[in-house]
Amino acid sequence: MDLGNHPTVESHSDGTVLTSAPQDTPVDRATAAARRVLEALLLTDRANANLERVAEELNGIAEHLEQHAPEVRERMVDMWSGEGVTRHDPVTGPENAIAPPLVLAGMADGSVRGEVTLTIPYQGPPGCVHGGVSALLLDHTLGVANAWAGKDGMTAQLNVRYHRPTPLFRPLTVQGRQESVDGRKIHTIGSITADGEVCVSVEGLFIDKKVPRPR
Ligand SMILES: CCCCCCCCCCCCCC(=O)SCCNC(=O)CCNC(=O)[C@H](O)C(C)(C)COP(=O)(O)OP(=O)(O)OC[C@H]1O[C@@H](n2cnc3c(N)ncnc32)[C@H](O)[C@@H]1OP(=O)(O)O
Repeated sequence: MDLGNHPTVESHSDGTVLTSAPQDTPVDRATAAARRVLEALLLTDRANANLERVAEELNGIAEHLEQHAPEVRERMVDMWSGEGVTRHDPVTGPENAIAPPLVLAGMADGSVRGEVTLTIPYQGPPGCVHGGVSALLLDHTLGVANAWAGKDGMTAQLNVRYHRPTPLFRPLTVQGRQESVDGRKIHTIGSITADGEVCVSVEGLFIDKKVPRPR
């Protein structure tokens, strides 16, 4: 991935926020509303919520948005404009309704960390976070940890160990840290903890390779 210029542990101070802050803009407000709809659809009373009308109204909104969509290529250039963090990714992106979104900060010790509480859309086992969602959050967090450390790449391997079920509705701490660099190979580790107990830990192998941003 081509991350361009971005903050690193060398250049920035402890606690630097590395993800895009939600803004008081129409797109962020619309995305937050869509996120709310995702959750409300899962929670609503199937029998009494007039879902026929809901489907009609949501399709109307989708049609309106599609009518105003430029060519995908053009949007891609726009979404990858600038450098460093993006606003569209599925983990931290304020403009992506499937992102929780996770906010990550870089620490002076080289790690990155954030807190997030996941709810019903991320459920796997009853009341617990889906294992694939945990892997998604950690893959991205390790990517950000590599960027913060100053050497990043693409995920070649992600070894995920699920120690105990990861609870929904409780604050989770997600962290990552680059362990070592050996030529193009980058070794990075991370974890998700709840109430101080490790639920998931990962070891990632990243290879220094850039996919250029569309321009
Ligand atoms: C501060 C914040 C800023 C902004 C932050 C935004 C962060 C965003 C974070 C987003 C995060 C999201 C992240 C994502 O979602 S990344 C998306 C998911 N990952 C991919 O799609 C990667 C797909 N695979 C590839 O593109 C290539 O296979 C890669 C790039 C991995 C290597 O292909 P390449 O042709 O370049 O490499 P090479 O063949 O010359 O090999 C080089 C060396 O590597 C060794 N090797 C290779 N593969 C493996 C393997 N699987 N296991 C073990 N070893 C492997 C190989 O043996 C050799 O070693 P040696 O023989 O030299 O000893």
